Amino acid sequence: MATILDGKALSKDLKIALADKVKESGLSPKLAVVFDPKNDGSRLYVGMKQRAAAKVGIATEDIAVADDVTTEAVLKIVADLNADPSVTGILVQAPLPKTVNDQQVFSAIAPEKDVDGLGAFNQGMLFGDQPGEYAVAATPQGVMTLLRHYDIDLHGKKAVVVGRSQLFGRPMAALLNNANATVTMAHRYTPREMLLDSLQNADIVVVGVGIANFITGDQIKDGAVLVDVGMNVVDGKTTGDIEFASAEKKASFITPVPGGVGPMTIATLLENTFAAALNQAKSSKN
Ligand SMILES: NC(=O)C1=CN([C@@H]2O[C@H](COP(=O)(O)OP(=O)(O)OC[C@H]3O[C@@H](n4cnc5c(N)ncnc54)[C@H](OP(=O)(O)O)[C@@H]3O)[C@@H](O)[C@H]2O)C=CC1
Ligand SMILES: Nc1nc(=O)c2c([nH]1)NC[C@@H]1CN(c3ccc(C(=O)N[C@@H](CCC(=O)O)C(=O)O)cc3)C=[N+]21
Repeated sequence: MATILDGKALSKDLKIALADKVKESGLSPKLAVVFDPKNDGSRLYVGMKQRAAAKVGIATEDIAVADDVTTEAVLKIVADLNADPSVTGILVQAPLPKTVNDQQVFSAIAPEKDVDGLGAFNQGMLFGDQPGEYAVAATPQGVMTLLRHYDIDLHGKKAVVVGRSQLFGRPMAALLNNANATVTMAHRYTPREMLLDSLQNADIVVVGVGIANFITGDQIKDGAVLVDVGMNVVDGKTTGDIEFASAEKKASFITPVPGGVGPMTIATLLENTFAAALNQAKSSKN
């Protein structure tokens, strides 16, 4: 039986510690969130974030965009938020309506306010494993914090990342690579037998594709560490991309869904938002 990687419990502790730090700092961080209200997942996530932010002393401003909004109009919203000194963090929730080029919008966020680290500058820092402080996307960063908390060693291990979005797969692979794992990435066009072959040999599997039961226990190595980023609703219940019942019998560690990666994403986003506010306060003093 696998040990549960309890993201819910760890995120609670992180948020309690963060609330103290925000209070001590005397700062008033504010996170602006640009989102598509027609997207169910986006609406849900915005609501969860808002409540969690309020609890740690971070203000939020949610900006809903219309479903026919243009990239230019969103770039203008971002430019105004960049110029507003009361806004210390900007999050553009993916996906925006199809009329918008998300990547162009991510890269328009001022790097010091880009709390999800999705712009070209911060992603370049991550991919280059550059020294210094910069924001990394909350989901993969949260996964790393969870693995570290359970003392899971990545050095020299074989990792497989399934999914290659800018939000999850690409930064996840970069973080694992920077931690000296050997990383294989899989996506829609990876031949099935190639994916299965990689999974059989993987010490660590991180999956986020958005397909319920995409990975099953018989496909993984005995003792593998399994991290499930997927969020699917099946018969009204939230489930991940890993078939939990069969996988937990073989894994050494496994994240549950809900209660694994999701809460870590939120706690990490709040940590990134506070770090950005702190850096802005420091640089305005100099
Ligand atoms: N828990 C959390 O905090 C978060 C959860 N999520 C969840 O994670 C999942 C992925 O999200 P996100 O990355 O934003 O989604 P995207 O739709 O942007 O990306 C999905 C990825 O899965 C790949 N994929 C799709 N089908 C297959 C397949 N059959 N075999 C292998 N790879 C496949 C796609 O490949 P290709 O690139 O070739 O199209 C793509 O890279 C969703 O369920 C989402 O709800 C997302 C963010 C945070
Ligand atoms: N720029 C950007 N950054 C993101 O990080 C981002 C995004 N866009 N777009 C949408 C996805 C989705 N996402 C989730 C975060 C937390 C939970 C979460 O906390 N889930 C809980 C509850 C789930 C439930 O019960 O419904 C859990 O897993 O326990 C879910 C989903 C972040 N995303």
